[in-house]
Order: sequence, then structure tokens, then C-alpha cells
Amino acid sequence: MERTFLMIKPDGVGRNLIGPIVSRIENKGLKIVGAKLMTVSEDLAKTHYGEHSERPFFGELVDFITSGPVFAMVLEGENVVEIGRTLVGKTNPAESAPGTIRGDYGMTVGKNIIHGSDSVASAEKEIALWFKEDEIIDYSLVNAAWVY
Ligand SMILES: Nc1ncnc2c1ncn2[C@@H]1O[C@H](COP(=O)(O)OP(=O)(O)OP(=O)(O)O)[C@@H](O)[C@H]1O
Repeated sequence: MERTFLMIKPDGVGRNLIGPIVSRIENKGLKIVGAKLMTVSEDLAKTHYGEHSERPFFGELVDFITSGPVFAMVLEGENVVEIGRTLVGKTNPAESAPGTIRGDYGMTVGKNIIHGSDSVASAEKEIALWFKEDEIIDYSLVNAAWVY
């Protein structure tokens, strides 16, 4: 089954949004197979956002993501990468529709609450970067038959 990586950023954790965001994920029918509250090292931040290393906001982005705890998750489900991105919304909360996480909770691109993998390939890379194999749990949800 497909997996994706979502991470509630320090602004989302600091604004007590872990509960409301996790509720949306569970209500949608996605399965959480990994979850942890953690601090992000500078190395991890730089590797995760490596593709932006030449952008003018890179330093700010690394400072922000290492400024407080994040809540990292691995989610599983059919087509979960695309569904995860839809739940998250567009990068800029101003363009993100109401009903999406960024559309409902965010105001600026620099503090946009949550990250979600943008492709199956990045999801695989990000899961391997953020989670050890034994932190991901394989189990069945009895209500899966009502989702699929
Ligand atoms: N112009 C900007 N100014 C400040 N921060 C920015 C800007 N553009 C992007 N960012 C930050 O860099 C992150 C990565 O940008 P990217 O274009 O990969 O968007 P994304 O894939 O929607 O975001 P994320 O990777 O966090 O899910 C954004 O989520 C945002 O926090």
C-alpha cells in the first residue's frame, strides 16, 4: 500500500493544532503507521529542504523548522500521496482553499503549518530520512472495509 510523509511544522505544534490535524487525517480514512514528536537537527533540515538550498529564503526555512518540535507522520492508504497533498492544500495559504489544512489554519507561506510529500518518489525518500524502519508499524484497521 502507498505511503506518504506528513510533518506538522513548529507553528502548527505551537498553535496546538496536532489534534485537529490528526483528526482530519483519521476522519478521511488514512491509516497512521508512524508518528512522533521530535526536534529537527540542522543537518536533517538542510537535507530535507536540500532542493531549496540556493533560494533566498533557505536560511530562514532551516531556522524555522529547527525552532521548535515538529510532529512527523507516515500515512498509508490507496493514492495517499495525492490525497495527503489535497488535505494539506497549496504552498501559499492565501491560495489554499477553505477545508484544506493550510487554507483553514495558515496565513503566510513562511508559516504554512504542515509539509506533505509531493510525489511517491519523494515520499519514499522522506520516510527513509525521517523514520527508522522499526518506527513504522504494520497493522490492520478493522474499519478498512468501510473505506475501500
Ligand atoms: N517565498 C517563500 N518565502 C518563505 N518560505 C517559502 C517560500 N516559498 C516556499 N517557502 C517555504 O519552503 C517550503 C517548501 O517549498 P515548496 O515549494 O517545496 O512547497 P511545498 O512542497 O508545498 O512545501 P512543503 O515542502 O513544506 O510541503 C514551503 O512549505 C514554505 O514553508
